[in-house]
Amino acid sequence: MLTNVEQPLNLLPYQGEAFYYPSFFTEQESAYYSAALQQEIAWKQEPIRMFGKLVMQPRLTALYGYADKPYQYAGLKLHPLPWTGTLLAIKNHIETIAQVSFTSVLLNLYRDGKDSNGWHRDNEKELGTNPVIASVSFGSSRNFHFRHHQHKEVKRSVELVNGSFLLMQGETQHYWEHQIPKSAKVTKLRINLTFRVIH
Ligand SMILES: O=C(O)CCC(=O)C(=O)O
Ligand SMILES: [Fe+2]
Repeated sequence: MLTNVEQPLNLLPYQGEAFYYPSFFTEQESAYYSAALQQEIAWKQEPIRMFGKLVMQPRLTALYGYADKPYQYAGLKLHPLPWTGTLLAIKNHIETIAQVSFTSVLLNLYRDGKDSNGWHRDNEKELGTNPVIASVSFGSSRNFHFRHHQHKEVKRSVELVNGSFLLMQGETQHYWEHQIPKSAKVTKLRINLTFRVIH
C-alpha cells in the first residue's frame, strides 16, 4: 500500500523498537524552536545521587508538563513547570506520529561535547510497562548509542541530527540502555526533548 509517510526502519534488531526520522522538522522550524527553547526554558544544572553521593549532572535539564505529574529519577523528585506554547506546538507535532498523549517533557541542554548523558534505561515505575518515549533534537549532531542490558557487546548507534525525531517504544526500555557519549569534536550546543507519559 502507498502512504505519504514513509515507515522508518527499526534501529534495534530485537526486543524493542526505535524509529528514527532524521528530518522531522525543517531547518527553519528547528532554528526557531532551538532559539525559543534556549531563551524560555528554566535550564538548571541539577545534582543527582550516584552510589550514595551527590554529583552534578554533566548537562542542564528541565521538566515541564501537567502539574499533578511529578517525576522521580536518579534520586530526584522533579515538579514540572507548566507547558509553554513552544513545547505544546512541538508536542502536537510529534503526537501525530506517536499516537499517544504525552503528560510531560524532560529537556536536556548539552552545552558542548563535554556534556553527556551516561548509560541508562528510562524504566522508572511511573512510566509504566513498555513506555513510549519521543525524543526530539535541535542543534549540534550527537551520537546516540544503544547497548543490550544483558549482552552489553550488542550495540547499535545513530547520529541524532538537528530537527530529528527518535521514537522508542515496545520493550526498548526493558532490554536496551542508551547514552550520549562525550565528544571532543562537538563545540556547539544541542537541545533534546524527551516526551513521556507519567501515570
Ligand atoms: O539527549 C538525548 O538524546 C537522550 C536523552 C535521554 O536519554 C534522557 O533524557 O533520558
Ligand atoms: Fe533516556
